[in-house]
Amino acid sequence: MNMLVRSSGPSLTSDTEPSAGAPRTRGLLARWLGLALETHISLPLFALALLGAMWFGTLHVIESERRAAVVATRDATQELLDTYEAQLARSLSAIDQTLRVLKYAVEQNGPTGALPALEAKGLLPPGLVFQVEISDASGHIVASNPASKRHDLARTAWFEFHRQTSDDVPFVSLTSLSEYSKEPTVHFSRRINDATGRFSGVAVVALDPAYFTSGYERSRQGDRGLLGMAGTDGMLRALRVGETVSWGQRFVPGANGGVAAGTTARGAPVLESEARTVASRPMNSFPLVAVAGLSEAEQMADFYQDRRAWLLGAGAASALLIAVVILVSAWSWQLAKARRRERLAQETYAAASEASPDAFFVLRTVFGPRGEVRDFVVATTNSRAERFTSLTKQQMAAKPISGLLPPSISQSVFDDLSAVARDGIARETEWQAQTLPQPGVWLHRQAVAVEDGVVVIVRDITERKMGEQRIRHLAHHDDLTGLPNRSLLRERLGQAIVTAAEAGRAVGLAFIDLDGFKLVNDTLGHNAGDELLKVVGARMHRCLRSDDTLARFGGDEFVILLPDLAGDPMAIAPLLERVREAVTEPVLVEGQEVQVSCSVGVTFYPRDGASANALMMHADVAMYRAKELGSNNVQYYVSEMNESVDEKLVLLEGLRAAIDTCAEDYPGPCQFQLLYQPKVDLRTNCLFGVEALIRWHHPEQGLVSPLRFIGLAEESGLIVPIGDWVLRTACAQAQAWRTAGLPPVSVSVNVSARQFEDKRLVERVADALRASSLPADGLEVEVTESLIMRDLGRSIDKMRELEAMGVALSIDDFGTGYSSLSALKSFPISRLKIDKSFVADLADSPDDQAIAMAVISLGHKLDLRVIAEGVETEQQRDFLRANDCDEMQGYLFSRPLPASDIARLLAGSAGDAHDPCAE
Ligand SMILES: Nc1nc2c(ncn2[C@@H]2O[C@H](COP(=O)(O)O[C@H]3[C@@H](O)[C@H](n4cnc5c(=O)[nH]c(N)nc54)O[C@@H]3COP(=O)(O)O)[C@@H](O)[C@H]2O)c(=O)[nH]1
Repeated sequence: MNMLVRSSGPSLTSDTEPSAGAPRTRGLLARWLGLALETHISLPLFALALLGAMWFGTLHVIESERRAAVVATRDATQELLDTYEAQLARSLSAIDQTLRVLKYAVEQNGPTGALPALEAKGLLPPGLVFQVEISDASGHIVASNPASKRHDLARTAWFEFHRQTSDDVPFVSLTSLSEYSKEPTVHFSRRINDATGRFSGVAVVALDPAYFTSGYERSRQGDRGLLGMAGTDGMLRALRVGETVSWGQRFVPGANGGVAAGTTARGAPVLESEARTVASRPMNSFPLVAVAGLSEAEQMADFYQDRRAWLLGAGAASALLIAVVILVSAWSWQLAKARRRERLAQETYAAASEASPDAFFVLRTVFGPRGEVRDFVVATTNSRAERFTSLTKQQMAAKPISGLLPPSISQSVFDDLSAVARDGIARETEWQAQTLPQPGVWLHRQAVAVEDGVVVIVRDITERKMGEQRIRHLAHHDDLTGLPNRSLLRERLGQAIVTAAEAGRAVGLAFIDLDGFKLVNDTLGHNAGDELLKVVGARMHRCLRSDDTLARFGGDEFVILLPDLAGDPMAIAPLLERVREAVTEPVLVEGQEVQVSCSVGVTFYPRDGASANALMMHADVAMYRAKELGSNNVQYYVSEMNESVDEKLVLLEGLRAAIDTCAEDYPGPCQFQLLYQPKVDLRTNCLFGVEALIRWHHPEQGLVSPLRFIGLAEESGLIVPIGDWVLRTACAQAQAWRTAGLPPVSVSVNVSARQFEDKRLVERVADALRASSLPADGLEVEVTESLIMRDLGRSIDKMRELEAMGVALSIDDFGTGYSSLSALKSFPISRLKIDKSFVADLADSPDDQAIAMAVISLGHKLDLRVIAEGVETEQQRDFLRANDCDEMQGYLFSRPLPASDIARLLAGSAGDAHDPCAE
């Protein structure tokens, strides 16, 4: 409901919206823009940008810090190198000084006196740190301090170097394990010349390489920094990493051969395992390079920590942002979905309402100061509403309905809508328009409460109303004559009784049955019968006042209702007499003048009955009495007539109960029984068939003749279930005899008019045969001539269907009807039955003899078998036999017998080779 109110506004005014072309592109752009502005789309995009910026900033900061850390590390390395270089320079200077002093001492004091001379002057370096050695020109160590275990330097690289090189340049050996002390040692040496400048030996200072890295400061260089002293040959003489001192690795300095800050030494495992910033610098006094390095991991630890913090911070912020964006976007998406659904619903509603044949008015309630409904204002409408009101949507928009509605309905509509707005309960109303959209148009209004108003749907229901009127007319009127039918008469009779009861007046009811109508119908056909009914109906109608009702109940039954009779009700007698006379006047139908009369039964309210039912039943009784009295007269009901009605009612109830007793699951005995009357061949005396005849064992009245109840069953329609039972029982019995090994005889079953007209007759016959397994040619259906003539075409069709199944057909009571020879020729029958009324006086009545002979001859001409019924005497039989009648049935041979007696009869006659013949 809310949707209706909210949705209709923009949609229902679609005709004011821009149309095709450029505006459509603009609309599309706007739609895309709108979509982009949707939070669930814009927010993630914004968040993405934010994340990008944040990460860009973070990475930028990290990079800056990294660079700063690298620079700081490099600077620290340079500083370290500066310090180390100074230390190393001092150490090397001390060593070189010692070498020079040694050399000088040798030159002054000779090789052997040099050391004592130095010792004497206090210039001999402490033996704990420096091992000094002096060799002669052949490499023999001539002096050493402390005393050297070695005696010869001839094969050492430095001896060889100095022997070969006349220049006074120092030499630094590779670090090696001392042959004698097994301690790592690095040798510094200088050439000693004699006075003539010839090579006279070598002065050597040997010392532990750790000496050169003792300046390693853990607090400054960490655990993985390095200090090293490498030769210009690229071999490290001493290397300290943390607490570990080593030597002999190859060191490749930076590309420019100087300070190689930032380069990483990868010469040996100890160097390779760590990324370091390394710097080196050549020493002046010796062909050595001072190397200092700092571990990047240690030096940039702070940076790494900061970087982790930055990354963690940015990651956490990103995760938080993403989570928030996801939540908000999901929520926004849901909202957008809901909005989209709503919009779709709105569009659908708008499209539907535009396409609808109904007029839609969405009204907003206008409240007064005390909250009372004061008016309704049009919020929106559809195109149909424009046609209904002859106003455009714009003209109606925002207008109060009080100004739009015709004054004739303004108040009632307002009251109706107010009630809906107040109670929230939808209301529907139908009314006939006096002005808009057209006078006389039937309209249906449905008002439904919505959030802030009422939606009114107005539909043109004129066609439906007309249809209803037509249906009502058809339901209450007779098709043929257009007169009121039974149901309308009952209605009017009920009303007349109520009115009469209030006014203390009487009501007259006359049942009219045409005499001789059946004859006209049967002989001249249905069309003639219909024409007659119309003419007679019109004539009777002309005799009545406008307040009176003439109804047709079907067939040839008419009823006159005379309401509001004042004074002596018998005063209607002349009117009825006029009616009777009008009926008896000749009528020209199908070119023939025919004449019918009528039997009239009359009752009065309140004298003869207080209810419509009682009055109708009593009028019917009186009408039957008129018939019994020879037709063409008027009978007024008297209570004595009712006895036969009561009897009929009792019998009808009994019949209904009897049908129930024959249901398969009924525990007690079936009140109906079938007797079977044998049919014999007049020439051979063979029993070839039986006719099934029903009997009713009434629980109180004993055996009731079919003559008493078949007519009633026919009238009430009960003949259909009864006939069905007869069919099934007869078929089952015929098959039971066959199954018992008795000679096969066909069973014939009487089918009455109502049964024959039953749409399911053929189906019922087929069911009975199927259920019993009796072959179709074991069954014969007997129908009367008059029954076939009721609707010849349809009867023949049905007979053909039965014949096609293999079921035989015979015409019962032949001679009493009016079938023409040409009609008879078209019947798919196999047997004619001469009615017993012609057989009864066969011996004495030449007329009956003539009729019997004519029927026999006619039957034979049509190639039919002829059977005579009601044969009681031998004379009758002899006459029939003499006149070539084929078959007979009657008391002479046998009365109708129970099935067991027929079985005995069949068994007896079958004594010889199953021959069911008897004489
Ligand atoms: N639709 C159905 N009609 C049925 C059924 N069973 C019977 N009927 C019809 O009821 C009418 C009376 O029948 P019923 O009292 O059984 O009388 C039949 C015979 O008993 C009687 N009859 C036979 N032979 C003689 C005779 O020698 N003399 C004599 N006076 N009467 C005799 O004739 C009746 C058979 O008539 P018909 O059917 O015309 O062959 C009667 O009209 C039955 O048709 C039923 O199941 N369904």
